[in-house]
Amino acid sequence: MTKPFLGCIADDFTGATDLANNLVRAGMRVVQTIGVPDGALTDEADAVVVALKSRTIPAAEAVAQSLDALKWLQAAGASQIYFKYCSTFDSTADGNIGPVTEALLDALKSDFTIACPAFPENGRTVFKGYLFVGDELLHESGMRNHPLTPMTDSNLVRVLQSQTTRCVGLIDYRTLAGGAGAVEAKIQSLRAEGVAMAIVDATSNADLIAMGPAFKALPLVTAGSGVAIGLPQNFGIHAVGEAGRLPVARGMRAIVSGSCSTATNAQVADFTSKGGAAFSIDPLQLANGIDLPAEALSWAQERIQKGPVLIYATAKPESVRAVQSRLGVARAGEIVEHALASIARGLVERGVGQLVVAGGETSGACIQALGIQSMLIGPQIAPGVPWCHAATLYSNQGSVHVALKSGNFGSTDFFTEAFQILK
Ligand SMILES: Nc1ncnc2c1ncn2[C@@H]1O[C@H](COP(=O)(O)OP(=O)(O)OP(=O)(O)O)[C@@H](O)[C@H]1O
Ligand SMILES: O=C(O)[C@@H](O)C(=O)CO
Repeated sequence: MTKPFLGCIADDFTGATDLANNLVRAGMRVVQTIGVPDGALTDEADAVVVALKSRTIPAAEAVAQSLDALKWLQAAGASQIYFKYCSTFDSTADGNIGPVTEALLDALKSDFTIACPAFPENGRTVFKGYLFVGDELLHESGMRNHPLTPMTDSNLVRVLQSQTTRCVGLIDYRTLAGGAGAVEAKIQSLRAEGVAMAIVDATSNADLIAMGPAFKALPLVTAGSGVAIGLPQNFGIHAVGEAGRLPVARGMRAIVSGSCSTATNAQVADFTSKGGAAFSIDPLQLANGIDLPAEALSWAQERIQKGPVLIYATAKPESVRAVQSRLGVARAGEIVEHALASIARGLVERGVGQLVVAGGETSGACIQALGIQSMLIGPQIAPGVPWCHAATLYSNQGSVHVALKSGNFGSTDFFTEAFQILK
């Protein structure tokens, strides 16, 4: 490993590839691992992203897993730690952003960090501490209906404060206008006031690049993937704009979707309205013991030679609520994730070599079911979503191309556009 390097801990798998994608585009060589690796890495890298599935697990477990990742990254020589969470600040009343941040600060013996989910290329901007998703405030966006982490407050100072005993402050757009020097001075004055975490405003890539130098001395940075574009300059690295090439893609094409976001609902509707072959998974049938994965795989077998097939549990908020009221939130999520993961594995076993997965939790389950341990980052399909290449024992080719799409990312025709990029 090249030292020093940026050590990243991502709280879900789509978020990890999103971060890796931004770092690669900003010029870094990045290795993404699935979970904490067993041993040392041999690849040369400027950043390592450890992908966890810790966003919605109990806070104590998220803390423990994040501390494990930290220990591994420190042992490997990371000089700065980046805790990556969602650009929509996805969290529950118990965390996990606050508790994990607190634990990482303690372990790093640091008294201050920033928190900034801004990702302007995907419409996530922060102004006076309020998070906007496109033109809407977070709590007015589709995120208010998220199956696991409904976001009902757009004021991030308030949201983060409710998850931590430390004092939360704000570095707003007026400070930012003064450049990195002004941000550094503000960090010093907030520290002196006893503030341990500060939400940072950002509405453009220019803001993110300008503020980067102000974070150089922080042992811990916490953010969405946007802040990543301003950090490589601190390591003497400058943007190349191009990711490395992946091996030629082979095999059949499929999409597995468990995201119920507004964007994914539109992508599913677009794919089916254009005649794409699609199979819907009903969580209540799964709960009744019906073997929908077997049905879906046998359905796919007949169609997949002709083009990409879509297998989805994606549903509208009313339908998700109805399912959750029958099964409970956690059980509904689990049985759907379990079914989609076994479908993803079954598809790869049957010759799928190009797989799109929609949804962070869903991606985590599918990647784990495929036994994938690390991924190479390739070309970007849409902001925050690259194609990746990974070894898996479940493919007779030994590897698979995967694209892990965050719930709200990608244009309406993402499910067809994605495969064009690999041609
Ligand atoms: N029809 C459904 N009813 C209830 N729960 C569902 C249904 N379909 C999917 N789910 C569950 O909803 C959750 C969706 O979360 P997931 O992280 O996969 O998507 P997302 O939140 O849109 O994506 P991201 O985290 O990348 O923004 C999963 O736990 C999934 O199993
Ligand atoms: O930051 C985002 O929005 C994504 O990378 C993500 O984390 C969605 O799960």
